[in-house]
Amino acid sequence: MKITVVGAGGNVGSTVALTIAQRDFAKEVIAVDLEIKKDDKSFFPSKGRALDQWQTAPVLNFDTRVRGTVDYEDTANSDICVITAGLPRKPGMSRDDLLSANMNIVKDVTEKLVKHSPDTIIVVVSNPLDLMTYVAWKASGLPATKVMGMAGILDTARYRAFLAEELNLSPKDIQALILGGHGDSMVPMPRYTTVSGIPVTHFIGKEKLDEIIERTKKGGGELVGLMGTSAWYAPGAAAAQMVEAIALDQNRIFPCAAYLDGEFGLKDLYVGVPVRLGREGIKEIVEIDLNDEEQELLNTSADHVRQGLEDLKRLS
Ligand SMILES: NC(=O)C1=CN([C@@H]2O[C@H](COP(=O)(O)OP(=O)(O)OC[C@H]3O[C@@H](n4cnc5c(N)ncnc54)[C@H](O)[C@@H]3O)[C@@H](O)[C@H]2O)C=CC1
Ligand SMILES: O=C([O-])CC(=O)C(=O)O
Repeated sequence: MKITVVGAGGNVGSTVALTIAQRDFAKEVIAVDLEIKKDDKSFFPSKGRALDQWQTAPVLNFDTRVRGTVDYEDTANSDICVITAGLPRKPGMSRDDLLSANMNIVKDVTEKLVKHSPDTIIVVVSNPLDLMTYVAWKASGLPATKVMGMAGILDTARYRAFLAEELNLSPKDIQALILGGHGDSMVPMPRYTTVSGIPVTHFIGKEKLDEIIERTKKGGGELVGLMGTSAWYAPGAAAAQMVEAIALDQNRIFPCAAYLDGEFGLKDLYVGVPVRLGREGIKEIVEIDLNDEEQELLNTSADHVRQGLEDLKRLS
């Protein structure tokens, strides 16, 4: 199993690469980034971080070989490619503000990846997530089932972590679902939130749950405010979890940005929905029942993504 991570000289990409290596299910991880020229010197962050990561193997006990490169020929015949290349937001920015900068990067990177790995599966992380996944799908020429975006695992992880803290329960026991675009209009689903099978509403009142839902929706922004750039540990771990589910054909159900062609009443856009992930990519979109309020919130979130697609088409 060969896995490529592009943007691996940066925060999220290097975390994805290291998490995959530590899980020890892949033969090799190819870490790609740009050559950076500064003060007449050349730096190779992907090579440096990969070398540092590989040197953790004897301590952390894994065999996955991590190799850094700036050359896409080294990525040839990758089974799975993760795209984290692009700018992160700074305080005061929305994810959508990254559109014009990142759309060309994601398109360019995708074309280079697919040239050397024509049958690969692509997991997009770059923001704005739902739009960048659409860009990668179009640029790749791959079936939509083989191109997907990571956001829902991260958003539900934040929601689950906030609930675990509030309820003084193990985060392992909290299961949850978030639908919609990866933005402030995402749709956490209290009706599909449980603690070891028990509805979360058994443990928490409406007011406190609503507070946690609001914090979750703005979870990315909270971290940008604290750090001056966006998060990477949880995003990196979440993307690695998708890669593992695909690589090991685990048939796990996760919320991921998937291409919808009528499911949930939505068409021709990528948005977060529950999917079954395995070796062929998205094996199934799990079309759960939504009540009127949930469907309305999902439609509003999808409208936001659709507006972004209009902007994308205008800028292309
Ligand atoms: N989907 C999600 O839930 C999340 C998405 N993100 C997004 O992930 C992206 C990366 O974030 P960070 O790692 O924090 O940023 P970063 O700045 O630390 O790393 C980005 C890397 O991409 C590289 N890069 C830029 N253009 C490239 C190109 N053409 N080819 C190869 N590499 C290129 C840069 O050299 C840099 O090393 C951002 O767009 C951010 O908004 C971040 C967290 C969560
Ligand atoms: O907030 C950001 O810009 C990065 C991101 O998508 C997240 O951490 O959820």
